[in-house]
Amino acid sequence: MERKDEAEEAKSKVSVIETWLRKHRLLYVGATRHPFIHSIRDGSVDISSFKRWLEQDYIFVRAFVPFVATVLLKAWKESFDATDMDVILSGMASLNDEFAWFNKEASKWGVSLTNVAPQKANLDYCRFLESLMSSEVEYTVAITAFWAIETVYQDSFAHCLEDGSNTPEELRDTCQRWGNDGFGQYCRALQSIAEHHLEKASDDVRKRTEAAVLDVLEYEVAFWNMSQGDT
Ligand SMILES: Cc1ncc(CNC=O)c(N)n1
Repeated sequence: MERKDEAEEAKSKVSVIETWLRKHRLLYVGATRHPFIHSIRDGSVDISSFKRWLEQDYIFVRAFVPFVATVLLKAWKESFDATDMDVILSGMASLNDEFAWFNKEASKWGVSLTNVAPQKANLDYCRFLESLMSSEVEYTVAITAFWAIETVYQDSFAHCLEDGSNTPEELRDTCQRWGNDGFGQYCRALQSIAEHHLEKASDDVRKRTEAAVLDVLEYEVAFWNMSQGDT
């Protein structure tokens, strides 16, 4: 029956992002199950590593905000669906209270966030973000990279909150920041926006989007490596 075949076909159809997550599983696991994340999850994390991560991530988030602003601009220009802008704006809103969170967390650890020198892996990642801000970079590439950046943190820190984890009490707030269900829902909303645009994208845009996602995963691994101390 025609309808049944179509239904079968639709069910078996794997999304573009799902295909990439399977194809690049090793790299994805490397980014979301990094030894630094495992050390938080099993409670063996070296606090000086955590403090280094906190200082560096504050620098990253300051560069991330203008990147998200350009994704919003591209959404306004290239997307006809108002939900795109709503989801991106909600992401910007959470970034707004993220700075307050960093300042509170920094004072809790006696860490100063002013005049911290960005380390190489951080500079490289921020330069990559800047490259995505160019008007030459299509919305599909930018929104999918945005999804990947958020999802790595959501997946990593949610892992530290799962049953069986031994995350120290004083680090749970950090894990909750990105590991909470609300952030998970937000990442899924970003993924469905990215999927929607990837379905309609040309092969060329898809290829460049896949390359950008791989870049994000590699920069995230380098960022965790830097946090752990092997810059
Ligand atoms: C290195 C890195 N990647 C992703 C995130 C999560 N996005 C915004 O907070 C982050 N804070 N830092």
